[in-house]
Amino acid sequence: MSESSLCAVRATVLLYDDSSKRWVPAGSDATHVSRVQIYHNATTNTFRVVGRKLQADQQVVLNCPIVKGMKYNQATATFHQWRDPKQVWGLNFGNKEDAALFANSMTHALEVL
Ligand SMILES: CC(=O)N[C@@H](Cc1ccccc1Cl)C(=O)N1CC[C@@H]2C=C[C@H]3CC[C@@H](C(=O)N4CC[C@@H]5C=C[C@H]6CC[C@@H](C(=O)O)N6C(=O)[C@H]54)N3C(=O)[C@H]21
Repeated sequence: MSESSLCAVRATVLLYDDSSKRWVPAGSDATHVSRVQIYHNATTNTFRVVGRKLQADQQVVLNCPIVKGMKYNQATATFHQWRDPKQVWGLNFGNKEDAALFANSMTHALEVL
């Protein structure tokens, strides 16, 4: 399946844990920073967000389709979040520029879906 990457930024991938009412880092261990990308499959015109840990094993900690009509909430200049059927994902960006770059690609995807 041919997919092209629309953007790649560093961010901490978080999940909101309803039971403990806390944001928890996605993936297994403490080091949080991941490379987060938005991939586009031109054949099916679908998009997804993929996050891989930056450290050696490149654990996939986020792999979420971008669904038409999804609400992308820019809670702050460096923290954005969205809901999927099961959970709420949060991205804590290192800086406003990366956040804006990612939001740009996400907004584009949501516009063309
Ligand atoms: C209608 C609806 O679903 N509403 C959602 C949002 C939404 C709207 C529209 C479409 C999709 C979505 Cl997703 C919703 O309200 N949700 C989603 C779950 C989230 C949980 C907690 C409370 C606590 C307060 C707020 C929060 O998270 N906020 C404030 C900025 C703040 C910034 C950084 C992140 C970093 C980790 C944590 C922290 O600082 O320690 N943190 C924060 O603490 C961050 N909030 C939310 O934000 C809550």
